[in-house]
Amino acid sequence: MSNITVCARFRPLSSRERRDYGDSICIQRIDDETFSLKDEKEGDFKFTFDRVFYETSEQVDVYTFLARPIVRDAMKGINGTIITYGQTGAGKTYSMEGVNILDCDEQKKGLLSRVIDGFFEDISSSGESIKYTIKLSMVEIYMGKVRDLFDLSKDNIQIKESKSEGILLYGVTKIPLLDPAEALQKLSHGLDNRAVGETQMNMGSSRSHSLYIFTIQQEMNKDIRGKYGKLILVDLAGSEKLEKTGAEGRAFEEAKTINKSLSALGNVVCALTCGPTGRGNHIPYRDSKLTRILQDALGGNSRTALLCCCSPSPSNAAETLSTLRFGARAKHIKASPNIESNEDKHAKVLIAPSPTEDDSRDRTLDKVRVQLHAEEVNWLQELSIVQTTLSHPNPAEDSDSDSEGVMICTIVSARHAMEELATGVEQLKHSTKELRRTIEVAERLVAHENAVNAAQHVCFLEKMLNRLMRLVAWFGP
Ligand SMILES: Nc1ncnc2c1ncn2[C@@H]1O[C@H](COP(=O)(O)OP(=O)(O)OP(=O)(O)O)[C@@H](O)[C@H]1O
Repeated sequence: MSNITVCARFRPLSSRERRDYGDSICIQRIDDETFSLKDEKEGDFKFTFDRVFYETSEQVDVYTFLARPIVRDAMKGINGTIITYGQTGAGKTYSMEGVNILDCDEQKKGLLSRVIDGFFEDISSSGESIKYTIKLSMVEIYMGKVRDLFDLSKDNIQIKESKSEGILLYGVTKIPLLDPAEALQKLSHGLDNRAVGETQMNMGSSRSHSLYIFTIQQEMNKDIRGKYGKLILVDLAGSEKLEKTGAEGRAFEEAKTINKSLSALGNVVCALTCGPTGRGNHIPYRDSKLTRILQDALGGNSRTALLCCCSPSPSNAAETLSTLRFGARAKHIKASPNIESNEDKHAKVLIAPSPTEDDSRDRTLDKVRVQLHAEEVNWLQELSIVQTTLSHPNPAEDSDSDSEGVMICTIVSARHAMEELATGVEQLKHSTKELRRTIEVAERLVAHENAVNAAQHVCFLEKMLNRLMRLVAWFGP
């Protein structure tokens, strides 16, 4: 069990900070891991993190240290999460996206572009025996709702928990990525749909938490099981002191919602690191959409890295101190990424669910995974989640937002899935007929010569037929 990786990053002073405070800064470098911070009111503090990126550090340094190992692991089927955290205007989006996702010189490219490059680098060096499929979903949590940035009609996506996939966003759009250039176009399209506003600290401030979810599906040759990895990049909205920024109206409501979800995140980190260990310790993941989505990243099967973005200006020393304290506390969180779980089933959820119908469904899925292609397994998993939704349409975590919209969205998605189910069952029936015909041919062979070979053939085909019939029966009429 390892701790999550926590780094601090200080951006250069902004022109406004220079104008008001000259060149003075509130931090003093000690080495690559340690620095001291001076706050006029609270005094001097020394912080040590896995790595500190000072004002002159480059984007590539952040990627290489913080993200590259996680990208590599995601390609091997180990889940990963990279989070940027900090006050508004502290450099979270700069670290994540760079200056401009499509038109950015090499030096300024942010984590997102570099992560995509990393995926495709690993694919090209992996040889032909493994086939990878990478898909991207983009959502934002805005005013307490999860919106699909690739399909704005999905403006209140539900969060579900499946034993096989862990925490998932039900019905979210997943776009396949075929090459880096195309992937950046897709990203740029999603980014254009985000909620952006203006704060006193930042002209183009993110007013929502943005999540970039990459799923990496491996298909190996017939004898080896493929793996499934998930890498989530999270660009959190910035916290701000309402009295300091003087936000009003909508901006005030947005800031309040952002601060509330960040407090919920703080509470989860606190419960994970301060409370008693063991089952008795309640972790309040369900207090916000943000913490619910990050449940796997914070308390489960994921390699997680946190980049604490800070201003070095004395005018923001209090906010910087608060960001660094959050990072220091998060450093104590233990993570236990597990590759095995992503071979047999998708992400593992550490909170042990009570034995339910999910268990038998997962066992069935495990069995069929050995025989079917990855696409088909994904399709079956989607169906199993639909089944859960239909049997338990209103789980506790979503009860705070059980508006009509959610119900309508669920019904429409369920109908769509039922249509897919019907098509799937038809396909299975068709395959069953084909197999029957082949068995008849094989039986005729048995009647003639070559009896031993043909009998084996029949035996194998009969097994396949039984399996298909069980699947048909399992999915209903
Ligand atoms: N390391 C850096 N080097 C150069 N400029 C930076 C750096 N970090 C941030 N900046 C600049 O500082 C400004 C604010 O940064 P950014 O938008 O990334 O803040 P943020 O933390 O995402 O804020 P918000 O939470 O309000 O969205 C931008 O103009 C950005 O280009």
